[in-house]
Amino acid sequence: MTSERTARQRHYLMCRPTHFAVDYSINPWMDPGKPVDADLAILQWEQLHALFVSLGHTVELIEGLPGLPDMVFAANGATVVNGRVLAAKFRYQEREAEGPAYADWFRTRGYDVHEPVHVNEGEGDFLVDEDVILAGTGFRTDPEAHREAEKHLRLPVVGLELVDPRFYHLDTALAVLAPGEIMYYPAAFSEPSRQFLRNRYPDAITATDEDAQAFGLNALSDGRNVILPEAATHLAARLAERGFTPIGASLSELLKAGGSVKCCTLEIRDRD
Ligand SMILES: CN(C)C(=N)NCCC[C@H](N)C(=O)O
Repeated sequence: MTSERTARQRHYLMCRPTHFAVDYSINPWMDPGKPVDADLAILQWEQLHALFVSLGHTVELIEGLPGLPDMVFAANGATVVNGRVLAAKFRYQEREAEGPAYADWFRTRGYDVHEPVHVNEGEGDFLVDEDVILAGTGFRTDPEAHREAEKHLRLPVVGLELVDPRFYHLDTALAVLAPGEIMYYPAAFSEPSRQFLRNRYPDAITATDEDAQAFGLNALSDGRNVILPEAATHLAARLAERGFTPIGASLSELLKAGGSVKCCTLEIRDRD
């Protein structure tokens, strides 16, 4: 079964957590009173980076800026489809300066960057499934940003409503595994969104509460290898049954800010 799955080499952008800390709280996972091991955060991130490289992916780096402890979560920095970049515009003032920092990185490298009018937190809420963008709303990204993404990124956008504050970004509740194949946590979505997902993806893997709580859906697939938090053991077993190769990663320190594997990784989809 495994041999039927084909990995496609990806182009990723990551940000070393040099300035990582949990100094404020903008999601239920963040408790500034709880200790964070900053050195361990860097080590765990370096292991994730090394893993991507060992799998043959191209990983570029953006320099983290002092005063922006969440900048390590590169997935929030933009959305890139076919060489077009929709810059991010953050919901909270604490992360506001990250939007221009990521936009400048792309502009400097010659990408066509669209400055957004509405709040969107990049790939935190925009997940590309081949020819459609699944777009979250409810906590961070404005529904109006979905239309903006459709226009600039030139793909149809389907809105999905998130209802559980623990799963405040779409990529904490759903992961695209391969074209037309996803895994998700139904309880994170409103009933109409659940119905949409059931209809469009009848064979999807659904996550247990335990897996979702372990951030198991904050996973990254290259079509064959699926990197996910190591504590999401049920999901790993389901993935293996479907012929994927699950690879567990430990990102305990970044989880204290409400992020994991996918959050650390922005996919750069270059022009076809
Ligand atoms: C799925 N992605 C990208 C994320 N969930 N990102 C993590 C963001 C964490 C940050 N403290 C925040 O609350 O914005």
